Amino acid sequence: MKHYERTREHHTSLPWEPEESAAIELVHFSASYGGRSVLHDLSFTVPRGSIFGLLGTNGAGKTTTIKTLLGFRPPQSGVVRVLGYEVGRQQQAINALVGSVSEQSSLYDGLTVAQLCRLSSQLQRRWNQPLVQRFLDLFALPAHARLKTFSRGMRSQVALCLALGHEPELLILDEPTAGLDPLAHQVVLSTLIGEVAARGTTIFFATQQLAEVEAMADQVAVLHGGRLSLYDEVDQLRTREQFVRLVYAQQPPAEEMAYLRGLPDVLRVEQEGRAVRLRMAGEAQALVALLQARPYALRDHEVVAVPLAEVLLTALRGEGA
Ligand SMILES: Nc1ncnc2c1ncn2[C@@H]1O[C@H](COP(=O)(O)OP(=O)(O)OP(=O)(O)O)[C@@H](O)[C@H]1O
Repeated sequence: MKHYERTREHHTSLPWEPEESAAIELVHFSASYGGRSVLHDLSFTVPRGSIFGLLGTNGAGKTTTIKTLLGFRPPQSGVVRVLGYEVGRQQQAINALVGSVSEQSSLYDGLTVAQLCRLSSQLQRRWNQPLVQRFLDLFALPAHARLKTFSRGMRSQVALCLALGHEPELLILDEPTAGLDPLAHQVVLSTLIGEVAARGTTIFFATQQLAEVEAMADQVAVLHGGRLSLYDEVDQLRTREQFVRLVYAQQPPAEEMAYLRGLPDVLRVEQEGRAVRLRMAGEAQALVALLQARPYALRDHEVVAVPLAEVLLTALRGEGA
């Protein structure tokens, strides 16, 4: 039986039904600094076993969310639960089950990697040194060099190896590939997907990189100005929106353009002479059939899925559909 199942405290008067399958649950969570509100009413769920990307531009609120999950900042309002425990109130239980790499990671410059491993093993309830060594070898990190001789990217790799040492149920990473060269970046991504997630560990990572979400995540939440502008499964997002290119026999009149703009699933309309490009949510065939029955003859049409990167960029701009 897992540790958290043995030690779970039961609450009789929760304001909502906790999701047993959730690794992380945010319910109407808001945060502020000195009275300035920076995260507004966030609600989303990270399923156990998923790789979940939290995407946002500079200052969107990613680190503040992660600080809250790690127990460094209490939520101003709402409830935040990690592996079924409430942050702040049951933080010890959370800390025993979560590994993290964030700006809070305290790395000791004067110590060697081997000394850091010994120290970490004493602080943790359990420690899998062969596993840590395997990851250190994967990153080709020298065990007997002092941390102060390491680059920023190497330090991130050490922090990741140490975070994995106590075999966490959940790994929380704040920009896990920041400062890494393209080769190290690739090793970290393939390690996280191929080794860590494959062991059943839930991975929650904050990033500014679209490509990282595309390569790693199976779920994504996008923050814009401290608000949730998108939250969905990545596979859903790959097919969720379509570009429809219509070529009319003659330039469509203003009346037809107004009709297109008024259609419920149509998100954007651009016209250039006889050609019209629609961006729409959902499946396009029914819409095309509808337009073919209109009095304005269509010469041609083409449907392509809106690329995932474009869907994410739209959400980053706060223009979520
Ligand atoms: N210690 C602090 N005191 C006051 N305001 C803060 C503090 N830390 C962050 N903020 C503000 O909170 C907002 C969210 O910041 P946060 O660091 O969470 O964003 P982020 O998405 O992680 O950004 P980045 O990608 O640039 O690291 C920003 O407006 C920032 O100015």
